[in-house]
Amino acid sequence: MNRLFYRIKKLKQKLIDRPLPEDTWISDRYHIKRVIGLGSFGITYLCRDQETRKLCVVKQVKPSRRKDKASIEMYENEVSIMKVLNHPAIPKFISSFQYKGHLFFAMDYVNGENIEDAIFAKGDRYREKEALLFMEELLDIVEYIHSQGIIHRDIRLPNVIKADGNLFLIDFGLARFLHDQIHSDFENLENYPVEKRLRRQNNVSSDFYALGHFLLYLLYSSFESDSKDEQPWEQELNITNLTKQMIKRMLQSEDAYHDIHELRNDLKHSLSNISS
Ligand SMILES: Nc1ncnc2c1ncn2[C@@H]1O[C@H](COP(=O)(O)OP(=O)(O)OP(=O)(O)O)[C@@H](O)[C@H]1O
Repeated sequence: MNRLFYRIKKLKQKLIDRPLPEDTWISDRYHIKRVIGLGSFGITYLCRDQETRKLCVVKQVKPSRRKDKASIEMYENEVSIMKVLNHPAIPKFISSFQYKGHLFFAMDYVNGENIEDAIFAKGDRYREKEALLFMEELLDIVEYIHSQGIIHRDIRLPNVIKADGNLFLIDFGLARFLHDQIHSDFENLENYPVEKRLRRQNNVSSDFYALGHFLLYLLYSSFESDSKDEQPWEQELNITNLTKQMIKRMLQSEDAYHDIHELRNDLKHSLSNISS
């Protein structure tokens, strides 16, 4: 009986959470072209903004969650962070609004390819120097975010988009203001696995930790081996000791970075070591 009840509940939720169809209007301004994301909290649409005639992205809190306190807080948090950010490599906030009792916000559309697709679907490869140059560009964006007192907490391959040769950072759904003690106290990290805990700490080191993993993914994109035995990354990857040392500090297995300038200096040092 319980199982049946649960199934019906899930089915009802699926029906409630059906995205708005293509070609409909949101709030007389945004014309839906298609759905581009269906996450656990929200629905993401690619739309045409009638005011500017440009493409934009509109995110909606899932209808089944629109009255849920935690989801509303997440929405408000993402909106307040997007409003603060003003950088050419971050989609610009356009508006936030309620329409027919639903919560939405709109931002610029980045027309490009995310790095996950670029590596796994298209087959892009990054050798050490290219990977480090990539990190330098990404670090510029992260430095700007940190300078605004914000940490992203979800820097991953799908959240970085390459468009016209430039990098963009998206998805501030898990971002936090560094001084936001209320959400930090509310969020209990104790039961998370270590990796997730390190990614979600409310300090800049959590973004460096995520960047460390990001860099490893880039480096592994050009990894080739005939060996069946898996080795730790330090042994598998054919990279310089300076880069290895830097990654260890990013991953907090050695003396964690607490300051972006220190990390930037090490990155520069690694790069000049390869170039020469
Ligand atoms: N400004 C943007 N420009 C281009 N694509 C975007 C933009 N914002 C989000 N997207 C794309 O929309 C999809 C969903 O976006 P996003 O990750 O922000 O939503 P989400 O609800 O947090 O989803 P998930 O749970 O998958 O992370 C992703 O494919 C993402 O690449």
